[in-house]
Amino acid sequence: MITMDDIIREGRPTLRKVAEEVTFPLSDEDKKLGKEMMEFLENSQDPQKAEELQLRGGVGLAAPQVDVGKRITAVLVPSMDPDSDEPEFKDVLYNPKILSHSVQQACMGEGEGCLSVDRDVAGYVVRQARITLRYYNAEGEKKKIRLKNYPAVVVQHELDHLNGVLFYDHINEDNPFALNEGVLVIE
Ligand SMILES: O=C(O)C[C@@H](Cc1ccccc1)[C@H](O)SCc1ccccc1
Ligand code: NI
Repeated sequence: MITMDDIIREGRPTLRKVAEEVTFPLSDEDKKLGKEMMEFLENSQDPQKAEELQLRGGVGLAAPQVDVGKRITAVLVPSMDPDSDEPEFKDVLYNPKILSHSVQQACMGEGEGCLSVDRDVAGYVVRQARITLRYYNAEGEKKKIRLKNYPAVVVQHELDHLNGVLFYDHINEDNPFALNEGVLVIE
């Protein structure tokens, strides 16, 4: 089971490397890793388990964050509707790729954090507002989906991890809260 001890922090080289594509059919190892990464997210979003296991809440986790240089990421974005049990987006993505995106950009009004960054870095992380994503799921099925708003931000944060990019790389150093015209601020 993955815990915070398994999550490497900034300074570790794997976080700054471009991860390798996985091959199909998926090895048992790659399938097991995907399952464990999703289990981590589920545990981290369960108040009792998160407390027991001392987990930071997470809506995404990429393989490089557990020191595995492979293009695998788990995403679990809970529904914004507190009465709904259905997540807004949940899947383990193998070899994910953004095929196209909107001209419009977006950022989280509260900025971003990262399980591999043990400090607050303030500032807007400007990303694509809408994306068309292609990936393979654990069964090797090719998926092509469109995402917008928070799920789109989370997936772009995770895909950055597969390319050795951390969220604060996107923050404008001179003015962390500078925003161009038309950037959608997601609250
Ligand atoms: O480090 C990671 O990749 C997981 C991040 C993903 C993320 C953070 C901010 C914006 C988009 C994606 C963690 O989920 S950070 C902790 C967190 C938990 C719940 C909501 C927002 C951030
Ligand atoms: Ni992160």
